[in-house]
Amino acid sequence: MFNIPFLDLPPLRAALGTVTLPGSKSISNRILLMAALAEGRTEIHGLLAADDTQVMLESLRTLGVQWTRDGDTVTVDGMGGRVPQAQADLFLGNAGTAMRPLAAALALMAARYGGDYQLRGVPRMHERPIRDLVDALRGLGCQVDCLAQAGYPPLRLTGPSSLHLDTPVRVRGDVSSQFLTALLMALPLVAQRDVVVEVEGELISKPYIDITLALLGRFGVRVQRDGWQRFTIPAGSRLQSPGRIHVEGDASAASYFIALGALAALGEPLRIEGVGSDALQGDVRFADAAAAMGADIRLEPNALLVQRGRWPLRGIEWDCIAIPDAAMTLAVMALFADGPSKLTGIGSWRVKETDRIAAMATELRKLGATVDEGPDWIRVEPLREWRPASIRTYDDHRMAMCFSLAALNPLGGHGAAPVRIEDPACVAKTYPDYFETFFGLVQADAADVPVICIDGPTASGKGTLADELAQALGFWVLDSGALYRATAWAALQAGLDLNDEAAVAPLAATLPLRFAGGQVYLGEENVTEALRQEAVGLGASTVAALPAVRQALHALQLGFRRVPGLVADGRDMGTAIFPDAPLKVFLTASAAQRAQRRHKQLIFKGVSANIEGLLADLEARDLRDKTRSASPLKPAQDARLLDNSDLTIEASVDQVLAWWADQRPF
Ligand SMILES: Nc1ncnc2c1ncn2[C@@H]1O[C@H](COP(=O)(O)OP(=O)(O)O)[C@@H](O)[C@H]1O
Ligand SMILES: Nc1ccn([C@H]2C[C@H](O)[C@@H](COP(=O)(O)OP(=O)(O)O)O2)c(=O)n1
Repeated sequence: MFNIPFLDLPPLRAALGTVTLPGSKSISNRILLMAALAEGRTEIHGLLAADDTQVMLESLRTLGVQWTRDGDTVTVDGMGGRVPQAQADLFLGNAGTAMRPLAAALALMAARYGGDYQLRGVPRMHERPIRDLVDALRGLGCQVDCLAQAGYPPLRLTGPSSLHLDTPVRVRGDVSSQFLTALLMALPLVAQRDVVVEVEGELISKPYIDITLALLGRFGVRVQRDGWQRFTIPAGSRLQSPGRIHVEGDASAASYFIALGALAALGEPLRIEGVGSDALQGDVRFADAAAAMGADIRLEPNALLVQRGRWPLRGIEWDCIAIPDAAMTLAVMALFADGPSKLTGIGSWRVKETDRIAAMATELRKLGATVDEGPDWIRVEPLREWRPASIRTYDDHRMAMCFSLAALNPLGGHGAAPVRIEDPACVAKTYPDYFETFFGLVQADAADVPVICIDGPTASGKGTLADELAQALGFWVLDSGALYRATAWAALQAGLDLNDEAAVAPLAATLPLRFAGGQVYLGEENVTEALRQEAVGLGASTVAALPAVRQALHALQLGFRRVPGLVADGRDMGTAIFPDAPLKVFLTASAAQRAQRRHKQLIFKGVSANIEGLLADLEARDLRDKTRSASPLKPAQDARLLDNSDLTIEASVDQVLAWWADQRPF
């Protein structure tokens, strides 16, 4: 996950590949709660691993429910209708799918068996209304206190108290369907007699109720439904574990990839696995809206294949009442259309993680779009002249994910503008690996992918600086020295003369080199430590003087220039490999300082060394690197010089980040 202040996406031009969706958030949390309330043990496969499910799992543990995790399988021992802990204080972050159903279940259990539970969350959670659920629970006879403001969390649920199950429970359906879901999941706990729930007002997000009913069915509870107004939980209903259950892929998350396919899968379709024609989730209906805009979509039972159909996309007017979450993606797709698009039925956006209508309008305008909004609609004009924009995400995962699509702007007219996503880690709510997955599918012109070059002599701190910069910006790193070191090491292993160009170059051309998890592998062998030896560094300097070796490693290095960007560390990054890099730094420090740093580094690793010897080696290496004829070590003409003899690592990093910030258009 990119846990950094912002992530810059370069302009993107195409998409290709297969994505396996993470488990659905709504299904994961429903199943977790039902499994916890039920009798018996439930093995849940494909559970989403993200903030909102973590919040639910931790709450269940606090309540005394036992569970174990093995990869994406979680096994829950059901409590069989009664919470082990009679008292608990639960922190539920910003997870609506945990707050509402837990409130209902714990309120009923406190009423029936006695108890004292407090439910709280982040400040935004305390601004999300829950009055309709509170009213319904009080109507049932539960004791519910709103601890701060009436109608909002935090809540305190106490008991015992007597429940009135003989009259229908009334709940409003026009603010959030999660209130009805919460009641439907909790009421089987007290269904000694038929319990009837009546919905007041037009029920929104009906497909989510379908999911709830289908999952209750899997747990042995058959709710009778009369239209969307009246639901009966039959007397004697009890939640019973189905044994094993599989969480389907997240259909709302699928929307980003459906859009990506529609915009940028040019030759063959993007394959999206985890949802398809068999899906329970209403958000798969997003595919209809995308198809209406011109996407070419094929459905398999558990997969979607999407590629560009009509182009530009068609502007649409669409009632999004059934696809509230995925609909946000349509607002960004609308930028690529041939006419305006109007999305209606999105009043619920106003009470989500943030006021999504206001947030969407504000951020689309930053890109240059003309946007109108009303209480429950938004109208977006297509965009011809794209502006680079820094997109605020309002602690809302969906804002971050859908605005990643704006980076495809070269496809939509006069674009090729980078897009900055602020606080990209907000995707952790439902899709921690979203950006990694996205980057694995998209393609950019190499010239559009930014590279920061860090060249300089040995032990000047290039590797350290490169790693820190890459970390701060979410970029890849190329340690080009490792390629020369690996060549030297392989040549030494093979008993070759390091000056034998004809023998060493073919070795460089076919190096089975692999970087993974901060380690370097040659074939199956982990050579990370071996390559760091001083003798190998000297050998690297020798083979690096051979033009045929440099030539052999050229293409390999270019291959590291991948979305979202690269920090390249070496001797000739700015002069020979990435001459068009937008920022080149030539890093130096006095020879005495560098010898001391290397000495410290070696002593720290437990390798004995003496400073005079290191200084002599380092000066000899510098001389050879500077005076060779092939790509000698020297600053590129447009390089910034940074002498860090008297700078801390932090100060060097800050300096380069400041130079980088100056270059960016945001
Ligand atoms: N600005 C700095 N001030 C002090 N020590 C530094 C600085 N930059 C790097 N170092 C230290 O110097 C040593 C060599 O740095 P390294 O990044 O391996 O250099 P290079 O990649 O240029 O050979 C490391 O132990 C590192 O922590
Ligand atoms: N881009 C590069 C990177 C390294 N080299 C050569 C020259 C260096 O002395 C060796 C070893 O490089 P490396 O960056 O690993 O060495 P230091 O960490 O700076 O000691 O490889 C090069 O010629 N071109």
